[in-house]
Amino acid sequence: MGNLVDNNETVISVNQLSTHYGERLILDQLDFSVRRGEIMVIMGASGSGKSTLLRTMLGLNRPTNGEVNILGTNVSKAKQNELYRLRRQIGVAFQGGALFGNLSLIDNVQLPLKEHTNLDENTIRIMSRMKLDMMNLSGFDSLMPSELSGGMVKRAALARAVVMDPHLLFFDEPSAGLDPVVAAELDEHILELKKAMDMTIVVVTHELDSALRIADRLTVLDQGKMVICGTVDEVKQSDNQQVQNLLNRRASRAAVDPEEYLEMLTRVQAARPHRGHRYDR
Ligand SMILES: Nc1ncnc2c1ncn2[C@@H]1O[C@H](COP(=O)(O)OP(=O)(O)OP(=O)(O)O)[C@@H](O)[C@H]1O
Repeated sequence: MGNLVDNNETVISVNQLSTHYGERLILDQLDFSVRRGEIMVIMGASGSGKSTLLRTMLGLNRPTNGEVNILGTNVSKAKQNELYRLRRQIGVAFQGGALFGNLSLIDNVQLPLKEHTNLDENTIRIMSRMKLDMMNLSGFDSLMPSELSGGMVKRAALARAVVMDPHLLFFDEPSAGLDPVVAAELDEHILELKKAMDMTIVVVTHELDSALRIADRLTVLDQGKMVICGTVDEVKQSDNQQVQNLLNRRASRAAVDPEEYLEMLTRVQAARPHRGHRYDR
C-alpha cells in the first residue's frame, strides 16, 4: 500500500443499484461511494437489505439494475477469474464465516496465506503472528476455537480477514452476540486497523452505538431504499423522520437500568454450557 493517501479517491462506487429476489424488489436504486481510508457503516433494521447489499457488493449476487465498482473492477459484470483476483485484495469477516473448529487459532489465521500465496512456512507464521498480535491474541496460537471467548473469536476472524494485508475489509455485524463492553473493545480494534493499515472498511451493523463509534460516514437503509448517506454529524442533525426514529431507538435502549442489565447477563452466562477452558484478556 502506498504512503500517499488520497482521501477523495473512490474505492467503491454503487450506482443505481437494484436487486430482486424473484419478483420482489429488495434494493431500490442505491447510489453511494466509499472513499479510500474511511470506515463506511451500512445500517438499517432487520430485513432492510444490508446483507443483500453486502453480497451484491462482493459479486455473490448479480443486481437486476445498476452496478458496483470496486478498486476499478465492475463487480456486477466481472468474470469469475476477475472476481477471484479482486477478492484477493479484499478481507471479509462474515457473521456466518466462523473459524474452522478443527483448526487451532494460528492455523485458522494463516489459512488464506497457505491457500493464496507461495510464501514459505516461516514467513506465513511471522505474518500470521503479527496479525494475532495486533488483535491482542498473541500467546494463544495453539488454542482451538471452542476454547476462545466470543470476543476472541471475532478478533481471530478479523486477524484472518486481514492476514493478506487487503486494501479493503468487509465486516458483517461485528457486535452480534457480544456484550457491550466486548463490542466496544472490538470497535477499538477496527479503528486501530484503519489507522495502522490504511485500510478502507465497510461495516454492516444494526448496532447504532457501535456505528456512531467507528463510522466516518453512514449509509442508512430502510426497506431497500437509501434514507441517508453522510457523516456521523450529518446523520445526527438530519431532520428525516426515519433517521430520527433510529437515533431515538438508541436513546430508549440507553435508559436500561445497569443493575437489571448485569443480572440479565449473569443469567445468560449461568445458562451457558461448559465449554472447557476459556481465556480472555
Ligand atoms: N435468498 C433469499 N430469497 C428470497 N428473499 C430473500 C433472500 N434473502 C433475503 N431475502 C429477503 O430480502 C429482504 C432483505 O434481506 P437481508 O437479509 O438483505 O436484510 P438485512 O438487513 O441484512 O437483515 P438482517 O439484519 O436481519 O440480516 C428480506 O425481506 C428478506 O426476507
